[in-house]
Amino acid sequence: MGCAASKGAATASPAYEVSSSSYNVSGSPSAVALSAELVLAPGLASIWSRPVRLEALELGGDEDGESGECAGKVAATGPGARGNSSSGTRLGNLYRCIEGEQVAAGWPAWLSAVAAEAVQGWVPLKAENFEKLGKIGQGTYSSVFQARNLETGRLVALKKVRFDSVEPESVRFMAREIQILRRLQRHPNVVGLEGLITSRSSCNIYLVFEYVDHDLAGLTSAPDVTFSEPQIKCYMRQLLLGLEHCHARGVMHRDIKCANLLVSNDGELKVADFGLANLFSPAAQPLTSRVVTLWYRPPELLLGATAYEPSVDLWSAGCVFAEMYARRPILQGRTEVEQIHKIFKLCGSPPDDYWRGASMSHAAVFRPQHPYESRLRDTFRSMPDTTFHLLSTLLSVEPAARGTASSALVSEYFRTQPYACEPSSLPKYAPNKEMDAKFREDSRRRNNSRSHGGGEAAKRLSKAHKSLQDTSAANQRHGHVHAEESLPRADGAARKDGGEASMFVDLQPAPVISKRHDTDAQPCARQMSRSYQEAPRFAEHLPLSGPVQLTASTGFAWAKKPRPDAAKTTATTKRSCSKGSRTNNNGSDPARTTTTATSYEVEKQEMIKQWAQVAEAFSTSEAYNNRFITEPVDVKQLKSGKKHKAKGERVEFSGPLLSQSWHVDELLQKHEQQIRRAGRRSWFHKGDHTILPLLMHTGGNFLKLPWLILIANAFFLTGSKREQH
Ligand SMILES: Nc1ncnc2c1ncn2[C@@H]1O[C@H](COP(=O)(O)OP(=O)(O)OP(=O)(O)O)[C@@H](O)[C@H]1O
Repeated sequence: MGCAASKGAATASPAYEVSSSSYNVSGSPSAVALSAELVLAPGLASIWSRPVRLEALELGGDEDGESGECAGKVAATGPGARGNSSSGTRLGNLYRCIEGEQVAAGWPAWLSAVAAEAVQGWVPLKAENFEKLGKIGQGTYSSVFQARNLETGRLVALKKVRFDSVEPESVRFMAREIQILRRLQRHPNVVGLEGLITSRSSCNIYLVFEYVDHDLAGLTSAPDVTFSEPQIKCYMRQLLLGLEHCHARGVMHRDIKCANLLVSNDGELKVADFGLANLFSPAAQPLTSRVVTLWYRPPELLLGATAYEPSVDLWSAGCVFAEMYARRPILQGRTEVEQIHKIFKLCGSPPDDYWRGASMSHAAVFRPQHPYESRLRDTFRSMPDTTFHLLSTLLSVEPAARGTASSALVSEYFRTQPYACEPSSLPKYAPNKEMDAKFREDSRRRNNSRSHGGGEAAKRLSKAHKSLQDTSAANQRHGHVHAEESLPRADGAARKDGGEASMFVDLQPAPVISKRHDTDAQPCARQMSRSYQEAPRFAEHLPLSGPVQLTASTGFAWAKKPRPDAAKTTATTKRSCSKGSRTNNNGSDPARTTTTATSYEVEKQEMIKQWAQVAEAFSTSEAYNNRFITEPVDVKQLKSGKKHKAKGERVEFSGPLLSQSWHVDELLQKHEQQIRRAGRRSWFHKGDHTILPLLMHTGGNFLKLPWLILIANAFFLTGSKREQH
């Protein structure tokens, strides 16, 4: 057994081969085999060999860390005690020892205690090696920042995931994203995870990703970005390649949407955000149906399916495909009820036998009284046949009809002209993200409400605007200009966006934005693209940095010569290692130590193999998952700085509605009524804030009261009108 560092510096080789053939709809590769490969893959070590050396030195690893303190501990409680102790105790001890090893390496105890497998073989990166530049993304579960690695100069994205470090389920849920990302490294169409920043004393963790300039949500909604057919084909091809890779590795993404598809300046599309991803296998335990952002959620999940396959991602891919033509999400339901209704109206309702065989909890509730015909062709009426064929396949209400990512990749669509362009030939855009899109949407609303005289709403939005501008300014300081600085172009004429692509679509017209901004925007946009070209592109020409990747057989290199601050290791470490340390210091028989350390290694490998059965571990996270309903992020709420809400808390009415056995039409009617009522309530509420202080201000002067009542009425009437609007 040698030092982790020395092993880490093995010859470079790709971590994974992309295998497209191993996935088919009915079967999936063995999760166990895949996971074992994940944890043990020696190739990974080589990719990040440089930091391995650095970190291992700092942590006091030595070349022959064979007789580490924990090895002694195993000698005492592991194999040596084999005859007397139950295998459960032995495993427990072993687990604690690995845990101790990880804590000594710098991982916090709360993480090692419940999700040691997620960080096995890695060493945390240090916060002080990164300079935070500005916020670039805000998700429901996380905030994403742009940062610079001070050692390499490379830009990275730091994702700070929200979780509760004292709640094991919450930690496991967060760790699942890490584990799945590690399983999927390294593929050109999957975002690269470069490491994790945390420390023993920290309750936080940052996922360090390669920095990618754009996401598809930002690009599709940018007024000055147009997509040509070859370009859409190029993005679709890359999305399907990324999905093919995930599915071949046994992973369903379960949150495919434009905001989670990053696009690099070299035109590479990368699937990101594996926070809701999970493994699939035929014998899997029931899965939660409360995944996938509502607008991209397939019908079977809306109907409550708990046994489903990667075809859920293909539905979402279909939504993304259509969105690239339509330039906005095509199915924008506000609740699950409305979402399924919109799906049936666009894609048609499924045939009778679908409902007969369905084992979906809400199927009876959602089954429409009258079948709906598909309107997909009318909606995308001028779309070429081959394009439409792929779109309608992906947007099949029946999951089995969607095919697979591999079958989509060999469809006629990709074999007919115009062919997909090369990623490198794609235009270079100004940085453009979902956040920019939200900003544009906010300013559009702000302008709308200004023109409607809505004072309060406008004030709230301008607060949000200001916070975004602060971030934007920070980005600009670092040579990056936010697209949000280009005000929306957007009257009908100016927005000839989409060019040939958008004319296929017959959806509702895009909201019109005041012409005043159009004139403002032009010089601003020009300036933006100029400064962007001038801005340095840090990501290129710089060496790859990476997390500290250690081989599975790390031994006790860290434990033997702990860093000075390692003296303060947690109780767990002390518990695990103190005995062993005594054994060694007392000069125990080296031969015996070597034997026991070897058996420790054998047992540890066994343990790691067990970890490989992540599917089982993930099923608990699945229950945790169930607490969330994924809905489009309420950006106002997030910006208001309130404690984050679980996805979907906005959907006030879907819960109670689902529990009653009404048919969909009645449900929709009821639902509409509730929304109207809520709207009215909120107006009364606003009235309270505005009118009551006024009333109090009269100081009981009842002569003024009739006037106030008149004002209140006028106010309420304006509110009702706006609500109708
Ligand atoms: N590697 C990256 N490089 C650049 N930007 C990124 C990167 N990763 C994420 N982002 C930005 O941050 C946003 C949010 O990230 P992500 O989707 O991973 O978080 P999340 O909390 O899971 O979001 P959501 O709740 O919307 O699914 C993305 O839409 C993207 O704009």
